[in-house]
Amino acid sequence: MSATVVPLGPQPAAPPSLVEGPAAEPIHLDSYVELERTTVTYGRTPNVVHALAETNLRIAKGDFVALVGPSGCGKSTILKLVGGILRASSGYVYVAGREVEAEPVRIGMAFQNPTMLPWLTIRDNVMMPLKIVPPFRAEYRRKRKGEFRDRVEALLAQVGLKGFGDKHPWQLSGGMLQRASLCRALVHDPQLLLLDEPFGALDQFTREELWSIMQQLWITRRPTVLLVTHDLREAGYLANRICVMSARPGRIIDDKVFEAPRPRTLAMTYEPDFVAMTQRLRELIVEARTDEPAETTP
Ligand SMILES: Nc1ncnc2c1ncn2[C@@H]1O[C@H](COP(=O)(O)OP(=O)(O)OP(=O)(O)O)[C@@H](O)[C@H]1O
Repeated sequence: MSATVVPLGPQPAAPPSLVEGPAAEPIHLDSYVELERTTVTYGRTPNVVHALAETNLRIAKGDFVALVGPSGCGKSTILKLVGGILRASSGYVYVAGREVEAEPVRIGMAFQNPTMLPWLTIRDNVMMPLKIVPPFRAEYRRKRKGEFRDRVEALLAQVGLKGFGDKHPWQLSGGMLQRASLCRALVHDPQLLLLDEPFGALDQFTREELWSIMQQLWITRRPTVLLVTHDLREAGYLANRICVMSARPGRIIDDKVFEAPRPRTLAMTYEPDFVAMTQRLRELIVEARTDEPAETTP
């Protein structure tokens, strides 16, 4: 994910479908996350980048959706929109029934680079969202040595990091740091989990181990998850629905539910149905890449 975000273009007016309701009552209830005719353009003339073409996407509460597609097609851009980090150039983004950010939603995020604060222990890094995010932050001082500490220890144990809470980030391997990063993304019980290639930098064995941990965490906590990945096996192992994007400016060109029983196993990913599914996704992406427009879009 790029760090700098420069959205361009007029900010959308209030959507016609959004009628003001009582403050606590969500009014766009069809789905938990929704993109409606959303576009994103970065930069300013003459360096304009049309990242996202008009895109519609609906995600039900508690679902696990994977976004796949050619490099640079706008996957992370969608994640940023849903996380409220980036505003749409046109169209609308709804989360929990309201325009994004209008409704306080606890969001957990994990990226390819875990970016832990080096001067803090793993425990304190994982505890960070409890210090920042309401309603936890009001109780942080009182509970950080008791209830919150127990919560972190339980999560660390669940991902195989029991006993590592006192270590500093530099004392852990890449795979261990990514486990800790998943704990940090989940410690405040997020309703929405945004994952941007969180296992991308890991070796295959560690990655597969973390798929299993991620699946278990989703089964027990059921947050709504949006996962960006280049790994089609990973998408199939973890997600209930896989959306394929076109080359930039991206839009969703294929959107299929992938029904396989839970918990899924690695062995399942070598079964003929699974292999056929990933092969189909691969073909769609190869096709999308060859349809890629010229570097500068008008
Ligand atoms: N802040 C920015 N300013 C200008 N262009 C940007 C910015 N952020 C992203 N882009 C461009 O927008 C397009 C979409 O970027 P995005 O990061 O969403 O793609 P992606 O599908 O996640 O890519 P990848 O799979 O390679 O991580 C890319 O061409 C990228 O170079």
